[in-house]
Amino acid sequence: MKIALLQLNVSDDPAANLVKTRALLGEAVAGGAEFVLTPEVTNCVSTSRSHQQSVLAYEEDDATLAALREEAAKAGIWLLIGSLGLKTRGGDGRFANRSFLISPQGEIVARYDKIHMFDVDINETESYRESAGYRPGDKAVVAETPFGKIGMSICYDMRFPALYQALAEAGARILTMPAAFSPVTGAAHWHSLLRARAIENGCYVLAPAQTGTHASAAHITRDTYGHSLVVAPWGEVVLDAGTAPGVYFCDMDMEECDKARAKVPSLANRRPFAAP
Ligand SMILES: O=C(O)CNC(=O)[C@H](CS)NC(=O)CCC(=O)C(=O)O
Repeated sequence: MKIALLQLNVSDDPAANLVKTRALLGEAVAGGAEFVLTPEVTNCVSTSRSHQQSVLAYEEDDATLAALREEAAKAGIWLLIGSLGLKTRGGDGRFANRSFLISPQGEIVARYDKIHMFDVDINETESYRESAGYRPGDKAVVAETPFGKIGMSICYDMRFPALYQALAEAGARILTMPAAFSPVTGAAHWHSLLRARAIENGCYVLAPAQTGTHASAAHITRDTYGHSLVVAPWGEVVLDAGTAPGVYFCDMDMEECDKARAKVPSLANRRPFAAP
C-alpha cells in the first residue's frame, strides 16, 4: 500500500499550522496515499507554557483534530495525527501530548498519550523539561486496521524498547514514532534507534518528523532534526526525507513482516529469565 509522511515545520500558531498541514495532506491524497502520517505536535511547537495555555484547546474543541478528521473522511484515508498538544481536565493542569489514529470514516479509532517525557540536559545551552508542561500517559495502545495492528508511540518513547516489545507481543506489525527530535541527539541516535526497533520487533517503523527552525511568537527558538523515516521490518531505511518540509511517499508491503520474522524469529525465541 502507498503511504505518505508529512514532514512539517510548524510554528506555535495552531491556525496557521493547520493551513500548512491541510495543504500537504491534500498533496498526499492527490498522490494516492492510503495512509498518511503527521509528526509530533502537529498543531503547535512551543516551549512556552503560557503561550500554550492561550492557544491549545481541549480535545473536544480542538480545531486541528476536527478539520483533519473531516479531511480523512472526505478522502477516505487512514490518518495518524502524530500528536496534538491538548488541554486536559481533572489533573494538575498539564497538557496531553496525544496521538490519534483516524479511520477513513473520520472516526477516532485510537488515542495514545506519550508515556516517556523528554526531561534531558543535552549540553550547557540545550535542556528540555517536557514533564513541566505535559502530563505523561501510562497505557500502551495497539490499534486495529485492515492492513495490520499499529503500536502507537511518540518521539522520546523510541528509547524505551520494553514498550515496543509489549506492543509487538500484542500483535503490532507497524510501530508509529512521530517526532520533534533534537538536532544533536538526532544526528547521534535517530537512525540507529529506529532501525533497532524495526529489527528487534519485525515491524515497519513509521516516523514522521518536525524539521528546521520553528517560528515562535514567544521568541523562544527551537530546531528539530527532520529526517522523517520509514524502516522496513528487516531494518532497511526505505525512506529518509532529509530536512525539507513536504510530502514523502513510500510503499509498505506487510508481507515484509512475515519474511523478516521467518528469517530471524527473535519474537518467538524470547525466553523468561530471572532478574540479575
Ligand atoms: O515540546 C513539545 O512541543 C512537544 N514535545 C517534544 O518536542 C518532545 C519533548 S521536548 N521532544 C522529544 O521527545 C525529543 C526527543 C529527543 O530528541 C531524543 O530522544 O533525543
